Amino acid sequence: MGSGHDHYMQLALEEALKCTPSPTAYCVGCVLVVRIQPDSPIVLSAGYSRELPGNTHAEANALGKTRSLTKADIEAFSPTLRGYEVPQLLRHTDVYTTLEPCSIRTSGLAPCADALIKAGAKRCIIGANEPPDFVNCEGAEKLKQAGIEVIWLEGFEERCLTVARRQV
Ligand SMILES: Nc1nc(O)c(N)c(N[C@@H]2O[C@H](COP(=O)(O)O)[C@@H](O)[C@H]2O)n1
Repeated sequence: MGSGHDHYMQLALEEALKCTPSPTAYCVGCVLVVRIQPDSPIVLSAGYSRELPGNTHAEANALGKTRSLTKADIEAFSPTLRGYEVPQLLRHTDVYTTLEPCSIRTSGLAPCADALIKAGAKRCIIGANEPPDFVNCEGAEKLKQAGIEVIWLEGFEERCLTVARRQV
């Protein structure tokens, strides 16, 4: 059985396509996948840039949606998740994001890399590194230093960047 990374990155790309384009920001998609049982991954939530009100980022939106899950929501995903609370789930969660999580925000809001570290995410699978169009992003390095495994997924870079920069 493969890692399934391509499938979940494809879902993240579909999230990114839901973004309202902006000339001053990227269109990013994110999917959170919990692997309590490694062979039975479960999608906890997904998010995209500016989905929630304000200048919100994909990763933060997906995290926020996971934090809103009730015990009943969690059990409805699978009986194997019965009894798990969100903070525990997040420590077994893989983050699929079409663009490297931000380490600095021009708005001064909290960076996504910090939020993922605080949540204790297990791995971060990234479709493309952030080009230096807006800021010098060091999100992947920050995650690695905090002990989060970073996987640069091959074969997605061009698609992720095209979607990130789209203007229509
Ligand atoms: N990883 C990621 N996810 C998103 O949803 C994003 N919109 C971005 N954009 C990056 O965030 C920084 C800009 O910060 P502000 O939103 O202006 O505060 C900059 O690094 C963008 O490229 N990244």
